Amino acid sequence: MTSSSPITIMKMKLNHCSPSPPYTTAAARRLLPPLIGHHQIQLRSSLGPTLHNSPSFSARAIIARSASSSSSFVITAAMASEASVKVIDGKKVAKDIRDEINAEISRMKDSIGVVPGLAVILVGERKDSATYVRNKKKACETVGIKSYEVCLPENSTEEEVLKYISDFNDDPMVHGILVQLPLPSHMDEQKILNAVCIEKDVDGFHPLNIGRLAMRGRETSFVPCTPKGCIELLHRYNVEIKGKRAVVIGRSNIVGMPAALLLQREDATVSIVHSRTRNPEEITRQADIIISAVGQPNMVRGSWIKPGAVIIDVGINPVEDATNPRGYRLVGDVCYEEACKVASAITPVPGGVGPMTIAMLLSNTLLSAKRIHNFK
Ligand SMILES: Nc1nc2c(c(=O)[nH]1)N[C@@H](CN(C=O)c1ccc(C(=O)N[C@@H](CCC(=O)O)C(=O)O)cc1)CN2
Repeated sequence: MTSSSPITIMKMKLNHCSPSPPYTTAAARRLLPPLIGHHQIQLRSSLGPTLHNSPSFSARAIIARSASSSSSFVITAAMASEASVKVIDGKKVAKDIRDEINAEISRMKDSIGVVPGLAVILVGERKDSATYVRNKKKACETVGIKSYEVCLPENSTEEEVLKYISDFNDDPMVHGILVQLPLPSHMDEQKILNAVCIEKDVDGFHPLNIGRLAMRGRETSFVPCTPKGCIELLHRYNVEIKGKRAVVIGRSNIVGMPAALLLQREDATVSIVHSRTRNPEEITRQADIIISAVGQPNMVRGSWIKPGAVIIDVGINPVEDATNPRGYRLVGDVCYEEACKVASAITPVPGGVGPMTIAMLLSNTLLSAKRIHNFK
């Protein structure tokens, strides 16, 4: 998840996708580091596969120049007026998944008397991390998972964290362990994540779990929650992945890289756009499916999007907003207003991928308890 700290709220005009720095394409190049509502989303469905080039529409075409872009792109009048983008409702899907998990946990408890347990370790005083941990605890309560929480001060040592991990590794009541990221800078993240035993690695961050994801023919163990949530949204909205072109923007270990691996496992043809990619806009425009996870507010403009593409926006970026009681609001990596005019489906921010991250954590914890107790 590309969630910046609210401390680093971007200064941005209220007019959504303002082209002011750092939202220019040049800056972007530097910075790029079961069925819902019976809607079948066909890629390019609302616009038709050849609409973009169709002579019957070209006469009505208007040329719109992206404020951030040097290249022009064509929005047909049909797109502007007729395109009805489907909003992929992550909040609703997450709720459905929690209900399914709740039912499954009741079945397990009734048959073998086991209650899944999740241990969460939080180090430091980051407000956003504390909120995520609190939300994870609440979500556990709603589905019947027992949560164990350890909150350590910022100046804790690696050894203290490792000791808790070791205790949870040995505790039969605990089926899943997660260490909330980011960790304080004095800690070796790799060393700490490697200490979680792979059978309880419900975050899926252990290199052995990532390795399995990358290898053809290997069954995955635990899939990292945010990318798993992205794919789950595509499945539940019946978006076909097989044979489609997908672009993942960002190559982080916790979202971009595993998302690309997952799409590849689903037989998409995958490109990864990153901080050293030349012409990110041109490459992204070829995609039927875009997953963006860079943490740059509104970086992906309408001109980056192929008509009819499906967009999964992982970015959760706070931008200054004096009209909001919090003083900021959250926006994605994708300029929502522009994207809605071109895409066939899109996740909103907030309410898209974010809630799915926690739903997938619950799903992985249930999966772990089932595996450990051989419960089918
Ligand atoms: N150990 C981990 N650390 C982190 C992970 C992770 O998967 N495992 N991901 C992120 C943070 N994260 C969960 O930990 C997370 C981020 C955002 C949301 C969410 O529901 N966001 C809401 C908006 C919330 C708001 O209003 O502030 C949304 O998008 O609708 C859930 C979980 C980094 N660390």
